[in-house]
Amino acid sequence: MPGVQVTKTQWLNFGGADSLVSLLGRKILIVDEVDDSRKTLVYAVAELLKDIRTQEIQAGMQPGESNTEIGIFVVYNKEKPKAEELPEAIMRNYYPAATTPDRWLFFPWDCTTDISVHTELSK
Ligand SMILES: O=P(O)(O)OC[C@H]1O[C@H](OP(=O)(O)OP(=O)(O)O)[C@H](O)[C@@H]1O
Ligand SMILES: Nc1nc2[nH]cnc2c(=O)[nH]1
Repeated sequence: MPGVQVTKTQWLNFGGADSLVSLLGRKILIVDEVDDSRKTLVYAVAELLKDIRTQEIQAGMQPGESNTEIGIFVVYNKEKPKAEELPEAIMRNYYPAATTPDRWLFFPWDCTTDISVHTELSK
């Protein structure tokens, strides 16, 4: 059910001791199709920051010392009071392609029938 609770079902193996991918010093862009309550983005940023901190410790650095930057791109940002807020430093790199009123957006992949039915309905 949307807007209730974020559940982590998949994640990239960034933080693990066996990870081959270094996040340190990178500019990382999180991409999502819609920012609604903002809970998903806040959760994703928190998880990513945990991985960055883990790698910093593994590299013998202090937290934040790697100057790794996180940015966000969303196709739609719903203009509404958000349930959760992102850190200011991340909002400086927050890029919505479009801002929309607080309405439910119906994406092609939400379609339960054949995509051609969706195309007809959209005409
Ligand atoms: O700002 P929020 O209120 O958190 O909503 C935004 C999230 O909702 C949608 O995911 P959804 O929960 O439908 O999961 P899914 O994309 O994995 O189906 C969308 O992909 C965003 O990640
Ligand atoms: N499909 C869809 N998923 C969402 N998740 C949060 N808001 C929305 C929305 O407007 N449409």
